[in-house]
Amino acid sequence: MMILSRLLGCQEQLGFLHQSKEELTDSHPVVCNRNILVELEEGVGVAVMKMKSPPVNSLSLDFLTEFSISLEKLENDRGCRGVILTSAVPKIFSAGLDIKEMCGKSAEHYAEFWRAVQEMWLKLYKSNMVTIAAINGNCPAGGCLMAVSCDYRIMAENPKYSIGLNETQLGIVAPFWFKDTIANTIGHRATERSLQLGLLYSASDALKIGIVDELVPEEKVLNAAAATMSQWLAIPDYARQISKSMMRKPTLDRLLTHRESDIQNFVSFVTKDSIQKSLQTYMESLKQRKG
Ligand SMILES: CCCCC/C=C\C/C=C\C=C\CC(=O)SCCNC(=O)CCNC(=O)[C@H](O)C(C)(C)COP(=O)(O)OP(=O)(O)OC[C@H]1O[C@@H](n2cnc3c(N)ncnc32)[C@H](O)[C@@H]1OP(=O)(O)O
Repeated sequence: MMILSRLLGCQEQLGFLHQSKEELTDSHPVVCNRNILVELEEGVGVAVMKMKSPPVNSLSLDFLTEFSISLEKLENDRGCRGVILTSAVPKIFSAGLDIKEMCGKSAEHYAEFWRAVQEMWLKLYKSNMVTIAAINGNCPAGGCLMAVSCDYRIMAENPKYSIGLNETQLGIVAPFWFKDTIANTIGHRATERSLQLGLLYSASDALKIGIVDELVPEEKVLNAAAATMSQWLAIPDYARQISKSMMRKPTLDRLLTHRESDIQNFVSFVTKDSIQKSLQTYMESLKQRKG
């Protein structure tokens, strides 16, 4: 019930009611949501989802709810066959889960938050559409999870940007489905090293290890994503979708089977004093780094 009311509440915030005439053209209907801009190019059947939640596109409960609703709308739109996921915030793809959602809140809040994280991943990982991440900035932790849940990743070749699952550096543990998703991308051994050490890879190392598929100059990331999209869309949908599902279903089923216990694990993990302390210390270190 709480989730339903949040979804309904969010649908109003989503701004479907606030679209101006300038934002709606025949060829590029744009939906300006609070955290995500969705632009559907109808003739081509491709939507661009631009995350725009400054300063760092952190994945808050509101953001995740909006993301899942937006993706579901595209999924149900027969005119949309592909999605390019990118960022409208300079230098940042996404800073991952919003740490503020995991600090000093109630057990009920943590459970609701974690369900929204699961939902985002389930929707993205099982999408029937072709999904391409156009990674135009830093991409740690939950940001990396989003990217590796797509079918293909193109990253800006900027030495300042990094990508990876750095959870252990915060004193927390990537859950099994984060681990499965990255292992499906880079293999078991590379995942073991990557997860234990909480490695963040430079763009060039990310290409070498296979977290990303291609590097291009920053200003070409979106064009390169569009070019790759047209190659993938040249394959008949039905055959491609069944192949995707064959590869991903066991991983999806594992979370679906253990969804409630995964939420309980998260809540009991994150409510530990030691974990709260680690997260608070990490947040403070982020603030101090600035100064
Ligand atoms: C055994 C059982 C296991 C069960 C499972 C249990 C647990 C699993 C739990 C959790 C899994 C979590 C996955 C995650 O995603 S955790 C999030 C990890 N993210 C990070 O480590 C990234 C942190 N951020 C950065 O490194 C930098 O901010 C970044 C490189 C992205 C950008 O740098 P920049 O210099 O541009 O910006 P900053 O000045 O650092 O930040 C601006 C502003 O934003 C705040 N902020 C940054 N990241 C986050 C975040 N993830 N959440 C919330 N807030 C964030 C930062 O503090 C600054 O705020 P302010 O000082 O301006 O107020």
